[in-house]
Amino acid sequence: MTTDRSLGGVVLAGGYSTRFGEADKAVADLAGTPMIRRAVDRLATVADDLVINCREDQLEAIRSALADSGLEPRYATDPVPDRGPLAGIQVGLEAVDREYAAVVACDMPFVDPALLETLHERARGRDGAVVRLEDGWYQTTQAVYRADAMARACAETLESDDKRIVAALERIDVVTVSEDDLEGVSERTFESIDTREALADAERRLGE
Ligand SMILES: Nc1nc2c(ncn2[C@@H]2O[C@H](COP(=O)(O)OP(=O)(O)OP(=O)(O)O)[C@@H](O)[C@H]2O)c(=O)[nH]1
Ligand SMILES: [Mg+2]
Repeated sequence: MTTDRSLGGVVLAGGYSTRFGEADKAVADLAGTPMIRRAVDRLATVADDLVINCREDQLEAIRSALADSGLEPRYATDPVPDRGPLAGIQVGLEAVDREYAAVVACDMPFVDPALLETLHERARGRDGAVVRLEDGWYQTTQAVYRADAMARACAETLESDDKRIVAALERIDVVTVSEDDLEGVSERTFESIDTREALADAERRLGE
């Protein structure tokens, strides 16, 4: 039995990594460890029900990237591929067996578990907690949501004319957390590795 306050986790990996070239960035090696493995390992320190969202054709490579991790995530594959991150969030959250879940993109290997704990705390009694950056951008792929409410909002948004992720946020009672409010959280938490150059840069800095 787990308590109500335990957090689920969703790792989004169903994208086509087009900016990354011919390979899937989810399983790309970053200093000896696949990117998704880094994100999952960090998420596992604060979440106890882990779901990986990806496409059927990624399963084998992702399973092998997570082999011997001691973790046994469940897999929720997209019934229709290429419907965007919002569809991935929906599929992942529908599979989660917890009231709240942290959602993290597979290309965010430096995600700070302390941020996810803070967001989980802020989300209490609400439908989620999302960081809003100074430029107005919402960090929707490193956020905590009430699983059923956000899954429903994603489904409704995908059926509507305005399919932006922020349109899904507008459908739920989400707490917005400002960047200034993130004292003690790693500055690299939101770094996403979209290109080969970004991967090389991250690898260089890990070696420093
Ligand atoms: N399930 C699902 N997830 C997606 C989809 N598109 C993006 N994602 C995920 O959402 C997160 C953020 O997306 P992006 O950084 O744009 O990743 P991407 O789309 O694979 O890469 P680009 O093709 O370079 O944009 C990543 O974790 C992706 O795996 C999609 O169509 N379906
Ligand atoms: Mg994309």
